Amino acid sequence: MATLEITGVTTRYGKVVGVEDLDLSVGDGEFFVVLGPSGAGKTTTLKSVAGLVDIDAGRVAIAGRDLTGVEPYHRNVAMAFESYALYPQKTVFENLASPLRSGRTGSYSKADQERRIELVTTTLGINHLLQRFPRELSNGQRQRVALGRVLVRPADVYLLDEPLSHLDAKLRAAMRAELKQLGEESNTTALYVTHDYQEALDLGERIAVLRHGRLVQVGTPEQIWREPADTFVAKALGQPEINLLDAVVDDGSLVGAGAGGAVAVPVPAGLDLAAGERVRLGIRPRDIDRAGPDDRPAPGHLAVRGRVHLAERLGRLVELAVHVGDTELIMVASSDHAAEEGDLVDLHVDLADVHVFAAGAPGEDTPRLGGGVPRQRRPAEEPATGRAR
Ligand SMILES: Nc1ncnc2c1ncn2[C@@H]1O[C@H](COP(=O)(O)OP(=O)(O)OP(=O)(O)O)[C@@H](O)[C@H]1O
Repeated sequence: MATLEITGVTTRYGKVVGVEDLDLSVGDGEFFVVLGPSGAGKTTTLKSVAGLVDIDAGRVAIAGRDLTGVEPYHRNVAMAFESYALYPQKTVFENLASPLRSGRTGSYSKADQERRIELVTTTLGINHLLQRFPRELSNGQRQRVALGRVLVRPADVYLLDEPLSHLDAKLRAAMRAELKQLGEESNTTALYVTHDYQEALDLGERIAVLRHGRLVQVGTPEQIWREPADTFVAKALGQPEINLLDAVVDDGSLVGAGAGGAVAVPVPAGLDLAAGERVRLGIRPRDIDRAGPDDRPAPGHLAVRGRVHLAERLGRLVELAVHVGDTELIMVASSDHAAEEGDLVDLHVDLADVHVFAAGAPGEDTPRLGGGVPRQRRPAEEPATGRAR
């Protein structure tokens, strides 16, 4: 295992930018996730480390060794792509053993080979398939065997490109837990690419968010979730997307949702905003609770009233679109708290879950100004004066 340093890396394909001026520093044994939408530069980041593309500027170093000019074969990285090749004429066991027999990373006794294969196949839940041929496997099993082929070989850094993409939701969740355990047990340095925010939050010790080839934010899952650098990161995390409401500073409050000010929250501590200044409030759908008609909001909570105009059932949950003032809030409720279209509903939100971003045009991403930080971490407790109208 080893550290990985990516410093000022720019990789272009002709005129198209893959990644630009990218800086990432991955610790020894760290499980580091790269998150971003399609085309953000995730795969290019991995290929730049593996030496599979020529970088135009910057440098990559593993364990302090500058890899400029080092052939992929000599970088001691193991890379797993979304689509994998297995030897069709070899059994699963032989497929897994072949990377250990190539001599590329030293020689392994038969007992060593078996021990490594046992560890990886148990983790990936494929040890009952060892004597089968690839043609006798499902796509998901094949993907797990191919991932096993990568993980079985000792490497300084593992580069994993959406390795769970072909698995169904249940297996993905199970595999995430197993991969996490494998990472923790074997102290693996891994750069793991995904466009799935849930996977990133579950797996990453830290997460880097990319957009258009540029780094937007690096942080722990907690930091990225609580203090997203801008509305792009906030929208990338969470499904349905975070609600964004225009608001204006008025007498120590951020007032939004129309002339009546149906949503009004105290300016979060530490935020210096002038009266009349425009901002955007961010409230995640899952942070909005449906309250009973007689429930008073708990201290430090915002209360708003609105009318349901759409209710869509999603299994045990219901997604509600609620008109509040002149705006719409999307929320997710359990079916027990579901409401019908046309119902008047009372909603409570912990003020600690209200994010504040700079104002911007519709569709424009703007930076975070404050908010979204749990009360115990805030410098001073602000008064709980969310207004209900
Ligand atoms: N071989 C190539 N030739 C030309 N342009 C490329 C090539 N590979 C990638 N690109 C471009 O580089 C940019 C980054 O692509 P990259 O594959 O790194 O994104 P990604 O985040 O991995 O996307 P996805 O999630 O769709 O795999 C995109 O604009 C893409 O079109």
